Amino acid sequence: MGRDRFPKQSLGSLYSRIKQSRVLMVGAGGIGCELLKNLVLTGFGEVHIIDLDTIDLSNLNRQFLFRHEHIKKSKALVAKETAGRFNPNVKLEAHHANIKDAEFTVDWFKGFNLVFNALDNLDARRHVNKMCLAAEVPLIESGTTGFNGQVQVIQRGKTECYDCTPKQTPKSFPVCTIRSTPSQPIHCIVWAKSYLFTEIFGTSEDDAAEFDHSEDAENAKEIENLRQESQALKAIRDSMGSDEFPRRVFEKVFGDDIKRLRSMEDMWKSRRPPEALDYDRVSQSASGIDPSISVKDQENWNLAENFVVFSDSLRRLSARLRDTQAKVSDGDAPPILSFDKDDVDTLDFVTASANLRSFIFGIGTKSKFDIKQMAGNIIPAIATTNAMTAGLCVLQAFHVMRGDMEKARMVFLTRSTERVISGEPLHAPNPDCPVCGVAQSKLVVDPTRATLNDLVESLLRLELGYGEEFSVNNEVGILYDPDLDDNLPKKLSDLGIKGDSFLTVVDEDDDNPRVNLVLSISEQPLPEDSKPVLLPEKVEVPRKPKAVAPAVEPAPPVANGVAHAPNAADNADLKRKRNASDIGLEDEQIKKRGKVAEETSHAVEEDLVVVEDSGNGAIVIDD
Ligand SMILES: Nc1ncnc2c1ncn2[C@@H]1O[C@H](COP(=O)(O)OP(=O)(O)OP(=O)(O)O)[C@@H](O)[C@H]1O
Ligand SMILES: [Zn+2]
Repeated sequence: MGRDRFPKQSLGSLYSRIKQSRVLMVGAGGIGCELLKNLVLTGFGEVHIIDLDTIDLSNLNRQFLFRHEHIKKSKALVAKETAGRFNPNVKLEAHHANIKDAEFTVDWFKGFNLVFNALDNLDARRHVNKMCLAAEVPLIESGTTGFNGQVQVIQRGKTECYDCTPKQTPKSFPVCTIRSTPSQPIHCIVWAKSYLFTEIFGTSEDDAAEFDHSEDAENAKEIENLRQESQALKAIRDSMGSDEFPRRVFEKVFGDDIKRLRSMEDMWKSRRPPEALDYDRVSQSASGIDPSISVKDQENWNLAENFVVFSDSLRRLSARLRDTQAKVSDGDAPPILSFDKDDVDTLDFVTASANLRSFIFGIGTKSKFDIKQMAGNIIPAIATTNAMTAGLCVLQAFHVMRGDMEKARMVFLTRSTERVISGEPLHAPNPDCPVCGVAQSKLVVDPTRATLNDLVESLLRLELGYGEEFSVNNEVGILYDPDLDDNLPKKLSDLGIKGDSFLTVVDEDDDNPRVNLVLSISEQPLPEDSKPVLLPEKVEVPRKPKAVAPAVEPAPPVANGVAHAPNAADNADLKRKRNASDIGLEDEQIKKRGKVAEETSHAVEEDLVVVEDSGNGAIVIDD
């Protein structure tokens, strides 16, 4: 029986189109493995797989294309190898790379009929969204968190794009709650991970992304005290490796700092005051306890046990940092350690430190297992949710391949007793979206000749009819506006504008301005007798709609890029699942004053304010 028989029977004429199609799958993790299997078995002609990561032991429970012997190998390459055997008629191509790498240009995206996102972070999702809009390739976006999943079909000009609705970002905490007045285990965990750990083994407190500095001004005096405390801790850090080091750290953070806090009587009028710990007393009670207690990760350790794990993990980490320091050569940045939920030493340290602080503030302690989930901000990934979501991606892909966008849906997967899968029609693009509510065009520039003046005067003013008031921006900031003409004589290449850079032209005319124009740059030598910048196709830049656009629905909270199903009340516990790279990428943005700068080609839109999630999920914060 032919391999094609059943897909042919169920898909009819669509099958030959699928067989001839070339698709891209970004991310070969939980959803990606399931999706690749579906794409290959359905018979998509050519599938490109891209993933930057290697296989980890913790992936094996659900990423079924990978086996133990594949650990540390490229996800993209192994996924290709394994899935290739399911259907030899499909051509597979693997890229072990970051989708944001410069080689994956708009033209490269144009080579696909369809793109699937199977990613785990906003940054990469936004990038693919932008590239697919520029390349005019339809995108099937997907994400899961625990039992919840979502699939969104995105097509330029026809549907909302990924950035048409603002996305919620990870939680940050007021500094004073974490440093002075914790009331929940999570506050102590964040203190241990983002303050104590980073002060001793990493960079300074100011760099911790989980701190929200927006209330600092109201607590200026306490903030100053806290700064001095951090400075004093830095001085202790210099004695790392000495026998006295654990005692000095302990006495400082669990003794002296607590006594100072307690002396601020106003702070404790309506709260239980903290009780400092005495090093000698606690260490005496801990004599005879073996540090191997730390393997009991489901138990709540008592004070003495936490003390033992604290001292032992501090010793292990100090030795590790000093070893690394000994290996660095002059001129290298000083080495640091970073918290990683899967790194036992760092997890032991954070668990014990958080629990010791919980004893001080009379807060319940947590097991190492629980703290791993909380500090890693983890919601367990569920293989079945990934599998169902990947199936829904392919069903939506069929509508897109048929050109039947009327039938395409935004699909939600929820743990509901009524309907597990629900869908809603796709929304029209948000006219105010900073990413897709714009005109887009390619701009060919001759890198040896093109200046900013060529773009501003001969192309924008003369050819497209822009008036006096407009600005030209790149991702870094403003390159030109009527008050900033210094850059006009400079070559675009000297201004850092290269192939696949994006420029945004913002019309600032008071009267009937145009929508923003996003230009994606393509470098190529042009004949001497032609202009050094040109638009390969005619561009219409429509005027902004006059009436205020219909109010956008409130921002759907996002979990791992998944918005809530509008009808799923019990869905309120969605939380973002983050991995280390994810935290790095997004927290960079949160650092900006507790706000999130929109990651778009449009550099001048206002920042989005972080909406705080008050769900009842893995981490509950009451503010
Ligand atoms: N910029 C990027 N370019 C290419 N691949 C990416 C990029 N960002 C993330 N990915 C990949 O997307 C995949 C997402 O899969 P998934 O959500 O299952 O995460 P995971 O890292 O495999 O598992 P977990 O986070 O649960 O430990 C990962 O394999 C990750 O490497
Ligand atoms: Zn949009």
